[in-house]
Parts: sequence; C-alpha cells; structure tokens
Amino acid sequence: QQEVLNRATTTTTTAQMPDVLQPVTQERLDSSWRNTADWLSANGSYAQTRYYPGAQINKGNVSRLKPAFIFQTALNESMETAPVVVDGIMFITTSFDHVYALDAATGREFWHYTHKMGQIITFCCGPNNRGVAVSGGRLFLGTLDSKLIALDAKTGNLLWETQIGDPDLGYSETMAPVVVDDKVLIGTNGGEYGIRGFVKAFDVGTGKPLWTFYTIPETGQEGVWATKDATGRDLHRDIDAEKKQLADKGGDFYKTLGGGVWMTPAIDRATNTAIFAVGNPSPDLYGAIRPGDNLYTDSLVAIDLNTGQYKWHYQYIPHDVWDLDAVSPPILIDVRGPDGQMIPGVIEAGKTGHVYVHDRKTGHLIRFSEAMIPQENMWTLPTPEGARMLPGANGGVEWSPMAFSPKTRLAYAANLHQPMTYQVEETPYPGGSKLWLGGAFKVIPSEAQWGKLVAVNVDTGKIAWSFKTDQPLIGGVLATAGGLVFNGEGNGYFRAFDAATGKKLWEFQCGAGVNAPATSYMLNGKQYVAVAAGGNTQLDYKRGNAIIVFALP
Ligand SMILES: O=C(O)c1cc(C(=O)O)c2c(n1)C(=O)C(=O)c1cc(C(=O)O)[nH]c1-2
Ligand SMILES: [Ca+2]
Repeated sequence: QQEVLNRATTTTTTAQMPDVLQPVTQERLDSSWRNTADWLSANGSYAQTRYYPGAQINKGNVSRLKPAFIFQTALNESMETAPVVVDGIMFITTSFDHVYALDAATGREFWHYTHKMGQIITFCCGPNNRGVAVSGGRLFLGTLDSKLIALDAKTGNLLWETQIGDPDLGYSETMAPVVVDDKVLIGTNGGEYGIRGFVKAFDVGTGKPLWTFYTIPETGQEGVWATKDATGRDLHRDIDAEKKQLADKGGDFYKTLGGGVWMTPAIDRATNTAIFAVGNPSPDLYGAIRPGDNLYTDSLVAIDLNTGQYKWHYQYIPHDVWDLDAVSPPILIDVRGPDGQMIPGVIEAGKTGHVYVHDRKTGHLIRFSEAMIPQENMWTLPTPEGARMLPGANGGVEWSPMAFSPKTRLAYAANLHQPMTYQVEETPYPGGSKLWLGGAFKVIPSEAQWGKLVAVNVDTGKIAWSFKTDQPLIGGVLATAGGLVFNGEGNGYFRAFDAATGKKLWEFQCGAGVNAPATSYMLNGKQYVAVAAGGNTQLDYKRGNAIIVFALP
C-alpha cells in the first residue's frame, strides 16, 4: 500500500492532435497480425505472437539503428508499458496509471491523462501498468485502485469508469485489457493478498459488467489430488493430510485462494474463446490451510467469450507452495501435434522455466521444452528454516511476454536465474489488503544471478539457441520479419539478435532498465522500434522515465 500523488483526474492538452485517428474497427483488430503500420494491442494481435511482419529494419542493416526520439514521462518509476500505435499516434502508460498520447514519428506530446487514485491501492511488485487496449475511438486502462476506465483516444478525456474489484481486499490492476466486439476483458492481480481471482467482461460503450469467470470454483477446487507437476515430477504432497484438512475444516477458503489473472488473455476468434494464464494460490507458501489442487491456480484456462463459461483448463503445478504463477501471456499458433500433423495450439512459458505446448481445442499438453534455466531440488517443500530450490519465485519466465516467429518456428523467452530459499510460516488470513505470503522467499546473496534469452523450437521442445545476460531478464521480447529479435536488460542495454542463430547484432545503452516489451510500426515509409526504459521495481533495476524510439538514419 502506498499513498499516491494522483489527487485528481486531469487531462492536460499539450498540443492539438491532428485529425488522423481512424476508428479501430473489429476488422482492424482481427487483421492486426499482418498490419505493418500500426501496433494495436500490447502483444500485437489476438494471437499475441509479438511478431512484427515488416522487414525494413533487418539483419543486414540493424547495426545502423539509431534513436529517432526520446520521450520522457513525468514519473521516474518502473515502466512495463507496451507502446500501442494507431494511425501515427502512440499511446503509452506509466506507473501509477498515467497515459500519454504522442506523435509516433517525433515524440511530440498531445495529451497527458492522470488517473485520480483511490485511497487504498495494493501491489506486490511495483505500481506498474502494462498498457492500454484500443477499440473504436476509445482507450481502455486498468488501474491500481481496481478500476477499468475508458478514455477518448483523441482528447484523453474520461468517458466512463467502473469498479472491477474491491481495493480494500487487495484487488488491483496492472495488466493491459483486451477488447473484442462489444466487450473489454480484464483479470485482476492480488495473488499475494488472498483475493479470489477472475476474468470479467465489460461493455465497451458503458462499462456495464457482462459476465465474470472466477478462477477459483466454489466447489471442486480440490481437483484430482494430483501428485505430479506437468513434467511428471513428484510434488511431495501429503494427500492424506490434505484430505483430512478438507474434511475437518471445509472448503470455504476458496474465497481467498488467489489465482490472479494479471497478463492479457489471447483470443481465438475462430472458436470464440479467451485463453489466459492463472497465477499462484494464496497464501503463496503456506499450503496446509488450502488443501487440494487449488484449481484453477497455476493453470492455463479457456473460457467462452460470449458467456464466460469454462471450456477447459490445464494445471501446471497442483497445490503450488512456491509462488510459481503461470503468467506469461499465452500465444496462439499452429503446433506439431502428437501424431506429427499441424493443429491449432497454444504455448505458454512458466516461472518453472519451461515452454509448454498445448492442443488449443482441449488444453491437452503435447510437449514441454527443455528447462531454460537451472532447476534443482524440485519440488522441495518450504521449511520453517528455508529450503533451497531452483528456480526461485520470480522464475524462469516472469510476466515477460514471449515472441514467436513463424519464419524460424522458434519461441523467444526472457528468463531469470535467481536462486532462492523458500520458507514457510503458519499465517492465517490477515484480512484487508495485507500481504499474505505465509512465509518468505529469499534470494541467496552468495549465489550468482543471471538471465538468459532462450529460443525454443516449439515442434521439438529443444533449445535452438540462448544468449546469457549479466542480469536476470524481465520485460519481454519482440520478433520481426526482418529476422530479428529485440530484448532489453535491467542494466540499460537494449539489443537486437539474429532470430535464427542468436547472434547479437546491435545494442544501445538506454540509461535505465529496459524491462518492458518493445513494439514496432511504420509511419511515412519508416519502420520504428519503440521500447520503455524505466527499470523494474520487483528486481530493483534502475528507474527511468523514457520511451526510446529507434529507426534507421
Ligand atoms: O499473483 C499476482 O497477482 C501477481 C501480480 C503481479 C503484478 O500484477 O504485478 C506480480 C506477481 N504476482 C508476481 O508474482 C511477480 O513475481 C511479479 C513481478 C511483477 C513485475 O511487474 O515485475 N509483477 C508481479
Ligand atoms: Ca504472484
């Protein structure tokens, strides 16, 4: 919880926006994956491949890439925003939920929106915001005081706002929403506060709630009493003790079982399905008071877009006691199925350090990748003294969105190696919006930390190449038809790699942590690559306030 400066909702107009914005129609959203002019949503398209289909900037010329402009916001705090670009206008967000509209060719500011923050805001890992969704002439933003707001894209004026969850109970928003037809979809964070997670749909025109899917079912959260994780390793559960606890104490704890959805769902238009990753159960480390598999925490879940009805789920870690959220945004691509044929698939990268490949129709796990970072002592249970297990509670792959290139058929994942001990402490639900970990995960200071950008062949699960970095990676990846992969590091380096080989082709020192996913677009015949350099709270990387936009000279 933190007192915040945003005392009033204001929109400051800095310069008149030229009359360039065309409505973002459903047709534009559906075809955004092949649109080289715009970048219409945080992860580029409903499939969330983060693949830019233009090739002006490519392997042959990327070494000449230079900043075209630098835009500085008024907030020196972690930046996770994915710049969204519509008809030459860029929309970015900052920590504490400010929004800016800029000229995407020059960085000239048109307007600046400040959200009036409620009295109570709760966030585990920084006052972050990961970007806007756009539809029609509107922008949609989730806020730390758990509101969904709609802005007029041209003026930055507030059109409506609606309460998503109760901030007094730890509900909060960091993710970019997604819009499809007449609905805005958004989940919630709060997995470290004893929330009951959900995805909700709201009417784009009015903000009226349409449906809610709870990630924690009222009955049946105990699942199948699974003894193994997705990779077949023993979870060391005491199933008898858990069953006894459930019989003695009942299942009322579903109300505080966590299961946040804090990254953007993928949308399968062909089957009218939303697919998203569900985070850790609450309390994170103290599992004894929440017997059962804790469905649908640490799962990939598919629901019907019209009704919010459950379709399928796949749980990676039943009864997680390590805070290993499923979180990075799912990517919809065709994958090689069990019989060798290509089928609609969905891939997801976990804090566990694997990329998981699923059948999109059933959720069935087809394969998982080699471990991208060291795994040791899995699944050692947390102890009162603290037990060492790798990966640590940040992963593996954090929220950092992967990219996928259809040319290389590689998925690119930003990984952390951060050894930790896991300590458990009996802690009843503290109520309100108080942090509820049920213990602690602690970095082991004597052990080296580092990062790894890893390219995974989704058809075999094999690692094609990797690039080791000095610091654990958090922020996400962009792939392009120019045969490039872009990724940044907390020490300020923003880099381009050969997508096929992993050879480093270019780097630029941005002056603050590059811990946000880059985006790309084309304006007046010029391709640009935009990325935020504002550091990261969770890993305490150097803060800044810049959006840096690159182009060829
Ligand atoms: O379970 C949750 O609801 C939740 C939410 C968030 C968030 O919204 O930022 C993070 C986490 N968990 C988390 O476990 C975590 O490691 C993390 C890192 C970050 C970040 O922005 O760098 N957010 C979060
Ligand atoms: Ca979490």
